Amino acid sequence: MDVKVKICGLSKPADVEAVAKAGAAYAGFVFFPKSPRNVSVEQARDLAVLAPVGLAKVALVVNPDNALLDEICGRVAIDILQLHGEESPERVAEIRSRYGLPVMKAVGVATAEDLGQLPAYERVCDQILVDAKAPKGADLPGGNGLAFDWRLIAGRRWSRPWMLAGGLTPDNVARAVELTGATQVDVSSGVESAPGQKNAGLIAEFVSAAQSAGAIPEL
Ligand SMILES: O=C(O)c1ccccc1N[C@@H]1O[C@H](COP(=O)(O)O)[C@@H](O)[C@H]1O
Repeated sequence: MDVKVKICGLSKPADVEAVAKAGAAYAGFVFFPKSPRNVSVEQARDLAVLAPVGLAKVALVVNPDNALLDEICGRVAIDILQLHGEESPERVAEIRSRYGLPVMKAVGVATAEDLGQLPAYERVCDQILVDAKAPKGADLPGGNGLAFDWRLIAGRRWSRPWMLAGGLTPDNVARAVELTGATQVDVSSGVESAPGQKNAGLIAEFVSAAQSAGAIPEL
């Protein structure tokens, strides 16, 4: 199956190199000071130029104001904005129109009720990112290595491209793809040796496992 992979939370040149070498489609940079993966605008600018053609650079922001977005979009060669906070559909539409970049909106899921918010976001964004809902009081709205019950979205019809996230690892990504039908997956903590420390071996294993999902084993 042709599964596109996003590796999120890159902070070093070696991370970009590992992601490109593994054949991922997206490289994510986190602009959120509480995250162990947080990067400055300067760091992201220097990392983004290392990405080869074909590797899309994603800026992950959480309830961003225009000043932060102006700085990121003005100084970093970003291809996609990932909104990972409580941005309303109106704010998503405003950001999309103001910056002229594709917007991926993250929606946290824990129960079937959480799926009710999807249509409003599908109307205004370019892609939906379906992530596990962060526990109440968590420091991070994502990047917690938590999965949700994938059966909640199995067989769902989507009106936008979408990506599956939340607690994915090299060991469970193939099963997640097979169960949900996802053609795009996103991972952060599942390819780290410690919080914020990406591991090139795990990145390669993850991409290979995601891309082999659904493949019929050779006899
Ligand atoms: O990775 C982070 O530090 C992060 C911080 C704030 C919001 C989102 C964050 N990461 C995103 O969360 C999901 C799932 O991550 P994980 O694989 O469960 O660790 C993914 O979309 C990351 O882009």
